[in-house]
Amino acid sequence: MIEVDSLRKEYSGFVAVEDSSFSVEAGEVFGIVGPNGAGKTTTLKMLAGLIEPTSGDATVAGVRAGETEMRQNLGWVPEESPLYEDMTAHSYLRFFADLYDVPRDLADERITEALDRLDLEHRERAIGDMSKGMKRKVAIARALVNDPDVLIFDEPASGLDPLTTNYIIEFVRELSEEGRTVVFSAHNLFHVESLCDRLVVMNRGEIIARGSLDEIRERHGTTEYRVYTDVEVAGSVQENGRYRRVVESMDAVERTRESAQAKDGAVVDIQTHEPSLEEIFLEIAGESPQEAEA
Ligand SMILES: Nc1ncnc2c1ncn2[C@@H]1O[C@H](COP(=O)(O)OP(=O)(O)OP(=O)(O)O)[C@@H](O)[C@H]1O
Repeated sequence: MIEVDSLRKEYSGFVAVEDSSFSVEAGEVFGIVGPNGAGKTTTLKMLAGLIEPTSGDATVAGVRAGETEMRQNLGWVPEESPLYEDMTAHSYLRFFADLYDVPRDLADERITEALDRLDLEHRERAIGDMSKGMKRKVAIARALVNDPDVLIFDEPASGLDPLTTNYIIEFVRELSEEGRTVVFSAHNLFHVESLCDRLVVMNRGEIIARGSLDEIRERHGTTEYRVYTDVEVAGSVQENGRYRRVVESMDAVERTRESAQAKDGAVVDIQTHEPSLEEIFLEIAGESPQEAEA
């Protein structure tokens, strides 16, 4: 559905995005993850056709980013949406539906459905008097007035309270379950773990890891085994009346068992610790892009 080929963006000599390539399948939720300044927004804006790449290509359903046909099929939710503060949500959304030539009856139907699903309260208020979470919901409803197949969200949950965040994350999941393709950026990795099928990790303009969460874990994360014994073995520390040794392979678990048995002891518990995306990210962010992608 989306093909990104060697995208690069330079601002007066500063390279914000370098040689970025990835593809997103139809119906997939795809995450772009990385710290502040990694190049996530720049990438999404090039995908949405809002800024021109310095070089490289992005296509959505075979149409080059930025072309009218592609915009008709795209919903874009920026991190900070400048909304018309004096309008009510309904009149604002109707205004956007008109821009997309959506017939009035259909527009009203879509707007009411989107605002109902997003559970927007006080929708008769002027947008300027709404809370940040309510404004974000209006911005999301705006991205849906043209009933697009592809939705791009820049930091959909940034700056929102946990309840509204959960609501919006669940809503994004529903949009994908309806068959829409969703690309979103995040620096809060918790949302990524719970939401996306595949992702790229960016740092300083470059992609440093890619794949499903499991693939990234397998490639970059190390499963830890916490082996508890009732006697002290080499490398163990005492913890609540027993001994804990942390190892990284089943062979080492076996060796710990043998060491315990040699002292007439036994393994009393084994716990597995899978690294979180956050832990993996911190590890690979310290490597060079070539090392991390290898
Ligand atoms: N219009 C611009 N002119 C000059 N530099 C820019 C411009 N837009 C972005 N940059 C720079 O490009 C780099 C990437 O910015 P970008 O906004 O894409 O990062 P990001 O990953 O989205 O970060 P954040 O999470 O903070 O939004 C940053 O160093 C930023 O300062």
